[in-house]
Amino acid sequence: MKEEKKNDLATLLGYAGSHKGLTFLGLALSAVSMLLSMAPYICIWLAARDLIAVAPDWTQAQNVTRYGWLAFAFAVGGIVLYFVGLMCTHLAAFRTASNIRKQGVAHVMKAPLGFFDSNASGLIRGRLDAAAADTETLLAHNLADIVGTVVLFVAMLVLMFVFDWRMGAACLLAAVISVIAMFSMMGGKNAKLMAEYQAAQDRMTKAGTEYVRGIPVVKIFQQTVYSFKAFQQAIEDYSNKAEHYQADVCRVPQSVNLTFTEGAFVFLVPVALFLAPGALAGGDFAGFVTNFAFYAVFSAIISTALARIMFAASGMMLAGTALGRISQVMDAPALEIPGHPQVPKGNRVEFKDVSFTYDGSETPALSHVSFTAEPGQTVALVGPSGGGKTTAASLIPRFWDATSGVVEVGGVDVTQIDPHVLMDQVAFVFQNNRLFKASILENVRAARPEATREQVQAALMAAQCKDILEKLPDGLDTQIGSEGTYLSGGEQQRIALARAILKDAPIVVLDEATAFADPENEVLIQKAFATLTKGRTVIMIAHRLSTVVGADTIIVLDEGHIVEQGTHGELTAAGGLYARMWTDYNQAVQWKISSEKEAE
Ligand SMILES: Nc1ncnc2c1ncn2[C@@H]1O[C@H](COP(=O)(O)OP(=O)(O)OP(=O)(O)O)[C@@H](O)[C@H]1O
Repeated sequence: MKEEKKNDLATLLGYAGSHKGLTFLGLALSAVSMLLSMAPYICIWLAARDLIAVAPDWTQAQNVTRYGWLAFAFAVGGIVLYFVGLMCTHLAAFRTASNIRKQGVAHVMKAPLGFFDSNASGLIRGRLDAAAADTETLLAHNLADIVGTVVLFVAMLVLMFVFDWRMGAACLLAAVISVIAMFSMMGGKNAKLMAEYQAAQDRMTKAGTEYVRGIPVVKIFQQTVYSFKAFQQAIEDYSNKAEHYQADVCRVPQSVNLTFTEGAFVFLVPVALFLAPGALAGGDFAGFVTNFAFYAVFSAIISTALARIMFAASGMMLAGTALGRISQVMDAPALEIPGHPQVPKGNRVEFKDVSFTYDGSETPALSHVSFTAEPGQTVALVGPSGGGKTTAASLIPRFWDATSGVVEVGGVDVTQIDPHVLMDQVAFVFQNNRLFKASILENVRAARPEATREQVQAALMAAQCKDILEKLPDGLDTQIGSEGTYLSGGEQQRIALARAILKDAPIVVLDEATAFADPENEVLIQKAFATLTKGRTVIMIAHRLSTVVGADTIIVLDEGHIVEQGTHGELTAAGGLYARMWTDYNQAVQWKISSEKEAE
């Protein structure tokens, strides 16, 4: 366990780079400042010794003022060093947090695009932000406090036994009882109760979130009372657990803990009374009284030290949490970059016995898939939902890499092509193509940064976006997502198509789904598709069979296998799965037309 913590910390410090030394300097200064903060107690002891030695003629005590100034100087020196130390740890912590962000982003940039399907960019950013914030708190504050606490604790133990070990032991006894009482609340059968109490707290938080999330549904279905019930139950369960834990578990130990933390001197007085006769007989009663004065004052520091230990323990847990978050980002798979990239010759796309299984899945999404799209040809992927169409299309721009077999572009294995070259060669339009919160111009130009305004305009026209530009207040320069400028799903898809048209790549991979387009948009999208695919090699995921009739080859995928392939005519004649799908499709279209007529 200890070893693990050490490694966590070492790993985190690894991100500090050249600022690592600054962290250590800050920690050292914090340790020295703790030692300095102890020195005033010794000065008090020295002053008390001088005063008692000359009592009752106090004016004879000549060094008392000096000790007073010394105590002041040590206290101020301690505070100054502490602040300088904190400055060092803060500087190092900011750099470390910024390095974590930079390295995290740099690593994520190397991840295959498919990684972002299962890890939304907001989630990745959230993890990086939280890890950086945790690290910042840990390195800037907690670590300095932990080091300071260790030094404070050791120095406290030494000082406790230096002047009179019996009175020191009396002070320590109170501290030990206080710590035992504190741990008794967390250990044994109480640990189970504490876990239950924390679980109830989590349930309450979740129920609260669910309740707030579900408000729209609740309003639609008029179920206010019913939905609130779960949340209310979670609150009641939590409050019962909290009450039980506080009343039955914490009351006694917490009272003991507080009593002995704040009253560390409770054993000191009886011990001093017990020792007084001996000291009197021994002849050094003045020394005895001086020591008593020291321990009476010094016992105040014990509660500070104990409180610090508790905070230090919770601070250490941060290291583990921060590291866990960082590794969630850093464990993202990296896309392998070929050492000696090959240049694709032509625009042929070929799958050679390709199989693919998603991480964590047992059944392959694609099994031994082979097909070819000759330059300029259109290959349509059709089949039942979950058949593997999207997966197959995703392997071409390397969203993922095939588990076995080879995907070739221009006769070269895609994993052997420089990713930038591959991206230049392939344009893809998937259903979830996102638009940025930027102007339409910038959104389209993302495909080709050097494109002129006129070229962007032409691409938008080719993608049938004329009506969109006309209705937007600033035309091409309208910011999407700002001041109520929102585009419908179909409109967004047309902008994404303009982007692909501007890219002018010889190979196009596209998902023709027009699920969220109204009939008007749909006609325009089909026209944009036609422009985009003209004269290019096209791999198209087709959901509506009417669009694949003219395809050069239709690949029918079912449960990851190619069950049939051929032209529309060949497949309908074969009477297999495709023929059945075609019959079903026509019946659905007929049904739709007749129901629309009836409605008229
Ligand atoms: N990111 C993922 N992680 C794990 N399994 C996945 C992932 N994406 C898809 N799958 C699984 O892989 C199989 C093929 O899915 P795929 O999306 O390629 O099918 P599809 O033919 O495109 O389906 P649809 O027509 O519904 O879009 C399915 O069983 C699906 O559950």
